[in-house]
Amino acid sequence: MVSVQFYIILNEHAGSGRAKVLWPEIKQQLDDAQVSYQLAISEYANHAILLSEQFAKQLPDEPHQNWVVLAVGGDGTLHEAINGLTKQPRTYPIPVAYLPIGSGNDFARGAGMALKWQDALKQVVQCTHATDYDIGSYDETIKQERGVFTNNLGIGFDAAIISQANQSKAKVWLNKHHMGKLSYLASALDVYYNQTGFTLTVHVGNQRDIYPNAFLVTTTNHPYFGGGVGIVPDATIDDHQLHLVVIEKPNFFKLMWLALRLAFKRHLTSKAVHYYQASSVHLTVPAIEYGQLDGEEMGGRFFDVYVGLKQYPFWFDTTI
Ligand SMILES: Nc1ncnc2c1ncn2[C@@H]1O[C@H](COP(=O)(O)OP(=O)(O)OP(=O)(O)O)[C@@H](O)[C@H]1O
Repeated sequence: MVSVQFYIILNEHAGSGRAKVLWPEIKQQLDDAQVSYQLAISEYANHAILLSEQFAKQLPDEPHQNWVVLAVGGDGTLHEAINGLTKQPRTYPIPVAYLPIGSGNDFARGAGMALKWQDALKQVVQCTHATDYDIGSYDETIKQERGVFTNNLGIGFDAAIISQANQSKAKVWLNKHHMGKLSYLASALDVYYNQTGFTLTVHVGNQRDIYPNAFLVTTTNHPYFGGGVGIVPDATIDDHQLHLVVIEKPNFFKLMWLALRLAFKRHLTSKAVHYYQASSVHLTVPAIEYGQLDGEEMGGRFFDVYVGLKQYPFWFDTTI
């Protein structure tokens, strides 16, 4: 059995504070299993990027390191941890693990990890080898921002919903009472009425498609966004493909029809839905639209973004 040590990055705010409540139990399980670890607490939004970056900087870039960075929180915490880890390229990247105790936990769903944290913890601590999985990479040339994502990069509807829900005080209350999805539903209706279609250009290989009335533009690495919504049901984190879904603004009845088809995983064949599979895509949006990365807000902005694929070592075993 390989003996690894974990550098744990804990976001006590994940799951609207659920992570803080659960931590003593998680710690107990780690101690019972005699797991060796060092704990770092995320003190503010984006702190986990700095923590993992600093951790990587002080660890020599040599083979046979036995450290794993374990993000304890939601998709946002994993997003920050892996972005810190990938800031400086390494010959021997430090594997990343994840304990899903956020609100959406889409990466855990997409990767086939257990959603019950006790089981997910076993999948991490009993894992004996790192496995390379796909992650997305992006290079946004207007604001000159680049990084990686484990789940998706979205422009338009999904991103506007996240932004709206994050501003809503009701979200915290609903999350606490395990009804977080309701806050997204309320925001979705609000955004639907307020968001107009926008112009999008998609470049894939030699193909160039222009959509004058784009509404939802999501590039995803696995099926899920928005806390378990299966936007590309057949995507997997080891298919070496990016999956791009473009939906043109539907009227209200069409929206309801699409939602129904989505529930039955039949939406990708709808006329209003355009689906691409590729190893890289280039998207341009010459209007101010919201963006989201793994459920984190990118803000309102123009987009000229190159999206690609990379591989990164993960430390969990879904067969456990
Ligand atoms: N100390 C902190 N204070 C306030 N916010 C923090 C702190 N540490 C991290 N954050 C922020 O908390 C936010 C939510 O984290 P995260 O996404 O992990 O949980 P979640 O939103 O509940 O889960 P999910 O993304 O899976 O729905 C992130 O945007 C992160 O930047």
